[in-house]
Formats: sequence, structure tokens, C-alpha cells
Amino acid sequence: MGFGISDKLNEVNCDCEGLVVSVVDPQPGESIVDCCAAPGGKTLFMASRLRGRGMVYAVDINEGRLRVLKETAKLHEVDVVVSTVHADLRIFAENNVVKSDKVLLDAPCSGLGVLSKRADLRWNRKLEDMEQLKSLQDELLDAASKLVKPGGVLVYSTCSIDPEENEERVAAFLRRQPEFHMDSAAKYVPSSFVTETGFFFSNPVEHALDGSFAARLLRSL
Ligand SMILES: C[S@@+](CC[C@H](N)C(=O)[O-])C[C@H]1O[C@@H](n2cnc3c(N)ncnc32)[C@H](O)[C@@H]1O
Repeated sequence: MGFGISDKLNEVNCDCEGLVVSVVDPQPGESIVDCCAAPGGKTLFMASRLRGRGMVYAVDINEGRLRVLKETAKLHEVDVVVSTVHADLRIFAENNVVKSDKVLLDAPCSGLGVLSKRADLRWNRKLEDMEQLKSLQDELLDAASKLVKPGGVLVYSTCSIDPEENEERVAAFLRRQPEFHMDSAAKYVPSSFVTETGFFFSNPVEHALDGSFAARLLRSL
């Protein structure tokens, strides 16, 4: 089996996607759920880190985007460790009894960290859209947390720099789900990307990268 993409992925591992995957810290042999996976940039990074042992379950509600993910995984020869699941995460988590070592929720967000690429987003935000988006992020976080085994890791990430979608969603989640607690990102990414409270954060001004956020949360044993 080839792992040709691994080297290429490692070369570009310094972008936001690679850094968020570093916060997840995938290890060979692990079972990982990528909850909002398509089109699959982070799935591919995680799959390459498994070195042929373990599985990334790539869940997404969008069948077309998931198909692209599957084809890309095959092209990059990591399809043997990627299994796609077409589902609404909230329903999948209700019905799935198997718990995984690591779960990544790269949540749908306002995209406020990538405005330089998506100028259209600047003018399209309405207050009620934001409230709906925050409720969806909360529901998806609760669903994702059900898939984590005791002692396992849940990473919540967005490509937003808005605290309402980031720190505030994590704080609300920890109030609802006290069996989870924060684990600092400091062990996984360079210190310039770690906030005082232990979150991963990149911003276009300081890092010349797209804005992105990730929180690493541990489930008690
Ligand atoms: C920010 S994008 C994910 C990007 C992806 N992680 C990557 O690295 O390429 C958010 C994804 O969430 C998916 N999504 C939105 N609501 C969902 C739901 N209820 N269940 C599963 N996936 C959902 C969307 O289809 C979209 O592909």
C-alpha cells in the first residue's frame, strides 16, 4: 500500500488544516470520527497520519461533497483507512453505539476567518442567521460528544475568528457536559498559535494564515 500523500501532506502541514489536525493528534491504530468531513481536507491529513492502521469515519450530510472526499481519498491512496458515512450527524450519533478514540467536529460556521477568500460572506450575515448557526453548532457539539469513548478526545474547530462561534460555544458545551474538560493545545502546535486559555487560534494578521480556531476537550474516564 502506498502512502505517497503523507509526505506531500506533511510538507504543507503548516496551514490551518494541518494545524487543526495536529491538535487532534491522530495516531496509527486509532478510530477517529470526522463529523463534518466534506470536502475532506482534514480527513485526508488524519488518514495519512494513521499509516495504514486504524480508521477515519468521514460523516457528512452532503452526499455530493462526500463523493468528492471518497474519490480524493482513493487518488491519494488513503482510502483503505477512510470510511464515508452519509448522514445528519445528530441522527448518526443517536443511533451509533460504538465510541471512538478521537472525534473532530469541524463545524459549519460563518467563515469569518476566511473573508479574504470569500468576499461574498461579508455582506450576507444577518443576526437571525447567526443565532441559527450557533444553535446548530451547539447541537452538533452535543452529537459529536456522544461518539467519544471515556478517556477520548473531542476537537471542536471552525474557520471563524468570532468568539461567539468559538470560545462561547465551548464554554456553553462544558456547562452542559461536565464529563468533558479542556486540554491545552500547547503540546500539539507551536506556542504562537496557543491562546492564554489553551485554545488553538490562527489569524490573518499575526500568522498570515486564514483565521481558524480549535479546542481540544477530553472526556473523563
Ligand atoms: C466547514 S465544512 C467542513 C470542512 C471539512 N472538515 C474539511 O476540512 O474539508 C462543514 C461541513 O458540515 C456539513 N454539515 C452541516 N450540517 C451537518 C449535519 N447536520 N450533519 C453532518 N454534516 C453537516 C456540511 O455539509 C459541510 O460539508
